[in-house]
Amino acid sequence: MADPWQNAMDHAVAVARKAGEVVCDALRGDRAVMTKSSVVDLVTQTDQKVEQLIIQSVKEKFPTHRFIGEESVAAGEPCVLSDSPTWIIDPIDGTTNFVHAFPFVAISIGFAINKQVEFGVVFSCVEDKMFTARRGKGAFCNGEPLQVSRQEAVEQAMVATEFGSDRDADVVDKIFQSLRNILCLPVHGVRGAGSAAINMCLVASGCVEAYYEIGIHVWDVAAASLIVSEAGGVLMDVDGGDVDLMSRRIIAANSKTITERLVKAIVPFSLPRDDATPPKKS
Ligand SMILES: O=P(O)(O)O[C@H]1[C@H](O)[C@@H](O)[C@H](O)[C@H](O)[C@@H]1O
Ligand SMILES: [Mg+2]
Ligand SMILES: [Mg+2]
Repeated sequence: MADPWQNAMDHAVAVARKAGEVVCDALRGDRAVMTKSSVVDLVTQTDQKVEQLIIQSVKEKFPTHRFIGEESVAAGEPCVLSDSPTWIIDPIDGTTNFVHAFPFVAISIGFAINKQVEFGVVFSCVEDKMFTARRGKGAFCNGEPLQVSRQEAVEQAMVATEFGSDRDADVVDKIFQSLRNILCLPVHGVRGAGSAAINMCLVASGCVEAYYEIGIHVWDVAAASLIVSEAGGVLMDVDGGDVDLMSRRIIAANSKTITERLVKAIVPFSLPRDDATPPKKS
């Protein structure tokens, strides 16, 4: 049977590529920085412009579909995942990298129906890597199939994580405690690309065994969550429970064995859920 969402996925790939051109052009020019929830939570006009470009182009083709976009939510739109077809957009995942021209930035577009991600597209535009996954049909990078690493010994694993944009001393202490516990397992190394979506695509590609972070948002991880699971990976909450894309916490790994070792090492804490904040606009 023909895939009813092939058209939508093709559109997501095309618009992600177009958005990537805008981001790469902007990387060569001036990037005026503004702040959102804190002085280290950055946003630029390019984030806003790219999100509008994606939403407008999807609306023209799929006028009844809904959206959760990082910059729209920052502007007061609701962050609600209903059963309706919903596009979950991060126009630039890795804005801090973008501001510093650190060359790992991605356009992330997930598409969910009945609260389940049906396809995911992550375009790492400086690397020119287009990661895609369709539920039940595998994950790919530039058309080549992806497979997570088969390494099950945590002592021989590479783990990715980020420090996030919360500078509250108690939060930073917990982040460092987790990092210390993981380094002392020991693991081969800890890395961070500066983009949740790219870190998760590194898991899907078999370059790192796991990625975890507390503080991410649904738009950071929706698309890449499917890319990881379609590449054979595992998604879990940092406390070992089921992953919940609105909970701001995730482990994405190659195996249950490594995930469970990390669960024991991570100091979990909770943040307000993405779907808990009432919209500023009616
Ligand atoms: O705000 P953008 O879209 O750049 O996304 C976030 C990253 O993806 C996180 O992993 C990372 O830790 C940061 O929180 C960063 O803000
Ligand atoms: Mg992001
Ligand atoms: Mg972003």
